[in-house]
Amino acid sequence: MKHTILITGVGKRIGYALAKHFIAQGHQVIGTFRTHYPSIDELAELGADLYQCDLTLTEEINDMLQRIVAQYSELNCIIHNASDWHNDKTSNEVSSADIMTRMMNIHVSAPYQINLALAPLLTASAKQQVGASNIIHITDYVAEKGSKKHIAYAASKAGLHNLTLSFAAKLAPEVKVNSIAPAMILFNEGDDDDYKVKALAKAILPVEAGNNEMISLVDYLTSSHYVTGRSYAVDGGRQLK
Ligand SMILES: NC(=O)C1=CN([C@@H]2O[C@H](COP(=O)(O)OP(=O)(O)OC[C@H]3O[C@@H](n4cnc5c(N)ncnc54)[C@H](OP(=O)(O)O)[C@@H]3O)[C@@H](O)[C@H]2O)C=CC1
Ligand SMILES: Nc1nc2c(c(=O)[nH]1)N=C([C@H](O)[C@@H](O)CO)CN2
Repeated sequence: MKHTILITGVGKRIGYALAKHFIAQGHQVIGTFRTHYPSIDELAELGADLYQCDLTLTEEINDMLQRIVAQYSELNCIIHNASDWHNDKTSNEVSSADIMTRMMNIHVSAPYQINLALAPLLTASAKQQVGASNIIHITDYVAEKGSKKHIAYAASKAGLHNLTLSFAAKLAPEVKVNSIAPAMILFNEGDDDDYKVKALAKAILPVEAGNNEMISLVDYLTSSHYVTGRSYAVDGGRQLK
């Protein structure tokens, strides 16, 4: 059955890999992006419906949501992937308050607004299909552990998981809501060897997991009929180190 799936942050890396995966499976992908990379044109060519939206700006979120609600009569899944991995370093231009506001806006406020606006579509679609609709919040291992260098980021990801608990209770049984809490999935360009050695050493499975770890878990959660309100760690056993 062809599903309609909204993914935030499809321009690169995990969001882009998820979009390509679902397009290849024959589903309709709705993707949000901030920066217009060549990948956006590629996804459009493949049939994705793309919305440029800075998820820290309420007016852009509202405009995108109005367009989606006007255009779509069904929605089967939302994956909140978009994220800004901001550290706590302040500057003359950026205060600690600015950092916390930015982290909460993209990781908590935007998913909150999107879920509330699109919940009726998810719920109605569940009644037309076998199984529930799904929301997946991509959080982070540090949501449960904290982080010395990304305090605001970690707190916002903890808030994002709390949305999982609230929306799972609110939207059941038509909509399942779960978190995925990754750790070392993909290095960033510019990560030097010293950083990579230290990052890998944090887990008892010292590997860069790769996009397929995320794709496989998303496929499991969206095919489940009995999992909701939970967080699934993809972290190489970091908690045992
Ligand atoms: N990569 C990893 O090892 C880990 C990833 N995660 C989580 O997995 C998810 C995907 O990770 P990854 O692919 O590495 O993420 P990236 O940081 O590489 O990309 C995140 C995406 O979010 C978009 N984005 C950032 N800020 C905004 C904004 N204000 N408005 C709209 N879009 C925005 C980016 O757009 P743009 O290109 O314009 O910046 C980008 O497309 C994230 O939620 C992340 O926190 C958690 C732990 C580990
Ligand atoms: N939005 C992002 N969040 C995170 C990223 C990233 O690249 N973008 N990367 C990490 C690290 O891989 C970290 O998990 C290594 O320990 C965390 N979050």
